[in-house]
Amino acid sequence: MADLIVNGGKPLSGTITPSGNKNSVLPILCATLLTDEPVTLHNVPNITDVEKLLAFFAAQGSQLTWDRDSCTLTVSHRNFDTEQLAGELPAGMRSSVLLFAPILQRMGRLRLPSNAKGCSLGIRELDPHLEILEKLGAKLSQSGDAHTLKLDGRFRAARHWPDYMSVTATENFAMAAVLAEGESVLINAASEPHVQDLCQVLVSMGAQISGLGTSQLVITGVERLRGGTFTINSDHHEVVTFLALGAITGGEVRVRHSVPQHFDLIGRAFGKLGVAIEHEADTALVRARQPLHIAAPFTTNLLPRIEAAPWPYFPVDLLPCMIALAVRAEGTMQFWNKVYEGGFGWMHELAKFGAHIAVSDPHRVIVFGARPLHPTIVDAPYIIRAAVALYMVAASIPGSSVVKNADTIRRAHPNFVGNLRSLGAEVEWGT
Ligand SMILES: CC(=O)N[C@H]1[C@@H](OP(=O)(O)OP(=O)(O)OC[C@H]2O[C@@H](n3ccc(=O)[nH]c3=O)[C@H](O)[C@@H]2O)O[C@H](CO)[C@@H](O)[C@@H]1O
Ligand SMILES: C=C(OP(=O)(O)O)C(=O)O
Repeated sequence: MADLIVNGGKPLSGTITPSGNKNSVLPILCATLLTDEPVTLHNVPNITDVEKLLAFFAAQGSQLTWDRDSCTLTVSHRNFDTEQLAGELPAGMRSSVLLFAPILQRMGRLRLPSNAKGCSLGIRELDPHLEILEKLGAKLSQSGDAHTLKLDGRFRAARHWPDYMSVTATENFAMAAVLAEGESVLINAASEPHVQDLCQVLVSMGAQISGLGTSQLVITGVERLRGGTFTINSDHHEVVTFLALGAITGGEVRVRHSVPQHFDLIGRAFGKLGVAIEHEADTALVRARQPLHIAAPFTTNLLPRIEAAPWPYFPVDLLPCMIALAVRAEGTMQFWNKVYEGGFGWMHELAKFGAHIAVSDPHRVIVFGARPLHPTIVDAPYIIRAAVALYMVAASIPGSSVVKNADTIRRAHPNFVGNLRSLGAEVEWGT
């Protein structure tokens, strides 16, 4: 495990080019299993989740060429061993569940992995995935502790309306339905930018999908998909992370290749903390020295609030960055994580800096901002942006702090420390 050694208190200023979105590249890589033709991907981030997935492909016999400098990857699964899996699916990353539909398409069977959990944000249930795959024709069986999914021939089209909008379950539905016999409909579909990215790539591979970006997907199965060349879109999580770092340290930060259309609500959330985000074409920017201040709502007896839920709500993965800003802002703010029951288990780490946060229940906390803070040593949970948020607070306090076990950041943000240093940060990896 690696720690971030921080000398904080300096404004971070400069320009960042964000990497490709982890939550786009991983499902798209899984979708490459749906064709025997080669697929070339540009803007592939050099992150540990991608490394794990590629190691799995290589062990199965797939051919890979990854030029990390140019961020270009070519993959061909023509020699993928369809008889047996060489090992377990990659562990410690949620995207392993995204192999379920493509592996069933290729191999007709899959033993369920014991660890497809990802971050420790919550329980990360498998039920919505199993419901979808069974609805589309797979059969689940149990022998001792082992659970196996089997698919006889092709998936078969179905209409499905799950309990909630799940990102990866929607992606599994899409990857199963694109090659299924007939027309499938998913109501209550997730529509995050990365779900749209996957669907757009599937369409470019020859899939027939309508309703992209909405809560209802209609998919007409086709006989086969083709390969092609695609570019992974920029990571909006990384765009927001670096804007928030500028805001918390009082520096001016510009982030290229942002999508302004993603920012209406995210920009309003920054605005509630006194931070104006501007857009110059596809560059998002935060100006220097904006006083962090939480605006009181017009309605009395209400706390100012940022609430996170499935898109187009505020993204749950970005809530920690807003919490870090609130810790440094004048005023009081409530945060409401409508998705995960484990998203706030690290509040006691913020308290080590001197922050005052009341945990109301597993889904809600109240931050009492602008308390006097001091540098310290904190322990990051296995939650990517919680580690980032702990770094944000450390970077805003003059003096030496350590964020222990912060290498979970490498799951999504390549060159995190290099980017910070280019903004003038004094920070390094240590052990
Ligand atoms: C690889 C990947 O893409 N991971 C993302 C994906 O994970 P993932 O697809 O696992 O997340 P889901 O959308 O399934 O939601 C996670 C959990 O939240 C709970 N839940 C969710 C929605 C809801 O309306 N009600 C509810 O209770 C469920 O327990 C569910 O298991 O989406 C999450 C939510 O945006 C993100 O944090 C993860 O970064
Ligand atoms: C929660 C995340 O990832 P995963 O779903 O893989 O745990 C994340 O990217 O913040």
